[in-house]
Amino acid sequence: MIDFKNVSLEYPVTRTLALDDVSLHVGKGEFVYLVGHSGAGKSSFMSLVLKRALPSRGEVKVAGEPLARYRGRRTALLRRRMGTVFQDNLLLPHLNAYDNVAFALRVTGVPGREWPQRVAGALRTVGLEHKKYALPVQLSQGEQQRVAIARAIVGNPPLLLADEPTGNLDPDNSREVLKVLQNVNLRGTTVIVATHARDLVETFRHRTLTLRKGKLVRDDPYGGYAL
Ligand SMILES: Nc1ncnc2c1ncn2[C@@H]1O[C@H](COP(=O)(O)OP(=O)(O)OP(=O)(O)O)[C@@H](O)[C@H]1O
Repeated sequence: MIDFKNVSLEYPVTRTLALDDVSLHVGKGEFVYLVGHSGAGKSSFMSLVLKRALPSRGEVKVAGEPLARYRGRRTALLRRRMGTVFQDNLLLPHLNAYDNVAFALRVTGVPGREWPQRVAGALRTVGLEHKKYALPVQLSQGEQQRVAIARAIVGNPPLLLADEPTGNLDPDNSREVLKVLQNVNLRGTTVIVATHARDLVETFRHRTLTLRKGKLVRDDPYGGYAL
């Protein structure tokens, strides 16, 4: 699903080497954590996969195709095919849970007649079908994050990128969100989670990639948090 071959990313203005000669492969259907201290390069990794940043050296492939070959409209389509969840989930405050999720279908041109079934399915996956009429302000932080996950998966993306998805959550909500991400993975979506949450990485074990100052220093198939 994702291949990095000798990838480096240097931000031009500050000349910061955010990723330094990283090579890795993430297969279809994997669940992978990306850990590392602040500034280690986790978000830069996500930016490269989304083609929001271009490698200074090396090659990034997604689904077997070099991202360098994607141009213009195809890049936009590629991004739409990936689900993303971030620390600040940015739900639209005036829309209820159902409409926030449906919004993702609207912007990708899915016909309206398909929305009810697909939105219901996504809300069911995150355990929030009963809250579909609730506005974000009427939901807990954890529930809001689960709606954001529903919005990210309603288009059935083959890949879900989650950057600090539990960053704003207490331990109970964090575990709920992690379980939801695992369920999404069990349905076939490849999931990458960048996180500082040591307890989650150690409780829910999955392959763990560790970055240190832009270098991939550890690739542990059995997981564990060792910075
Ligand atoms: N747009 C940018 N321009 C210049 N430098 C940047 C930019 N974005 C990130 N950096 C730098 O690149 C390095 C890697 O940053 P990155 O955000 O990828 O780390 P991170 O592991 O996600 O950190 P955190 O856990 O704090 O989110 C850091 O030194 C950071 O200051």
